[in-house]
Amino acid sequence: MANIRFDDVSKRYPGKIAVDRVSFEVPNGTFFALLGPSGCGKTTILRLIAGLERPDAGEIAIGKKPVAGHGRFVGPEHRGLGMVFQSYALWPHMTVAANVDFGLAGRGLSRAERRNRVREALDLVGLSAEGARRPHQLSGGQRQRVALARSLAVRPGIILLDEPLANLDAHLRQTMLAEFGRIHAQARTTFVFVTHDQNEAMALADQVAVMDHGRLQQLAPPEELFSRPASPMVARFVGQGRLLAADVVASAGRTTRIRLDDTEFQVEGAAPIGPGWLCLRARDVELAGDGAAGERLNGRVVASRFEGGDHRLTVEVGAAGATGLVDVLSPQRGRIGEAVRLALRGGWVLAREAT
Ligand SMILES: Nc1ncnc2c1ncn2[C@@H]1O[C@H](COP(=O)(O)OP(=O)(O)OP(=O)(O)O)[C@@H](O)[C@H]1O
Repeated sequence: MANIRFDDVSKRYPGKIAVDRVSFEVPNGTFFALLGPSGCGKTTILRLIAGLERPDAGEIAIGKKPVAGHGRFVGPEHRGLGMVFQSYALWPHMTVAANVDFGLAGRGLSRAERRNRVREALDLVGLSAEGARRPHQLSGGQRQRVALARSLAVRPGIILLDEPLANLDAHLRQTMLAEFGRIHAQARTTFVFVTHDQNEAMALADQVAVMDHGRLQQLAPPEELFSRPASPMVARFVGQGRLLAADVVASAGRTTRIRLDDTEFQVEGAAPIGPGWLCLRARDVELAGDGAAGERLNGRVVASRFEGGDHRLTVEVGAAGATGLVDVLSPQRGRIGEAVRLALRGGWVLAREAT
């Protein structure tokens, strides 16, 4: 069952279209990430789901219930949602347990039921031993888990998370990524997670919606976004993809033949014959020895930096007027200006008009 449905939803601010005819469905229990650069409209989508904004056009449904559109509007308090923000929004004078309990006030629950839910939520986030502490006695990651526990205690159908890891240092963020994954699997609630960090989105989400300039560029599982980007923007934004202008000379099913710098290559893709983009990640390219057989791309090293145990060389390929950059990993540092030959091990071809 779809837990959230957007049907052709648009939202304008004066002089700006923040969300532009966006449609998607989020099935129940999904970990759904909204990913994109600053200003692409992802927070506005989260606020539209929450009922903190009204759409100008289109319809939004939560569960089977329309909540916005066609003159209808259900307020945030009646949407059955929990929200977790970047700032933890905890009461400093209350204990951890009281902060979690606070969200349960006014819901007609007995004291025993409230105590039970607080215990269960703190258990779920791994903080059962910290109930009597106050927020200032906790680390940033623990405070964020209290905020999550406060949302979980209400047992909402959907939890909205607005860049919840943004205030944490890199190490803590890694730990919290694993924690969020575990908590989602146990809670079996739909999580909608806003982030501009592709690694966070790719690590956690079942489905990732990539946004750009208010438009939904692609909605797909992380593996598909990475290996079969639907647009040049997705190709560049996800996995540091590089794009080279190429001509598609033959296309059948998932296989294309492209011409690049006077050489033909066979590469996966779904582009018709005509102008195309070849999308390459570092893992799609290999430095080729002089003697080895097969088609090669000639280029010159323009930059080299040490990254993740390898040297990432940026190589300029192509002839004058039609050059492009490609990254390749090498065990050795690259010399700027050095001539290299590259072999393709993968890649993905897109039609060039798909901008
Ligand atoms: N209340 C508002 N009034 C006017 N313009 C707004 C308002 N809220 C957002 N915008 C604009 O709408 C666009 C989308 O904003 P939104 O906050 O959804 O983007 P975002 O992708 O979440 O960005 P960020 O990662 O920087 O938060 C931006 O250009 C923003 O400046």
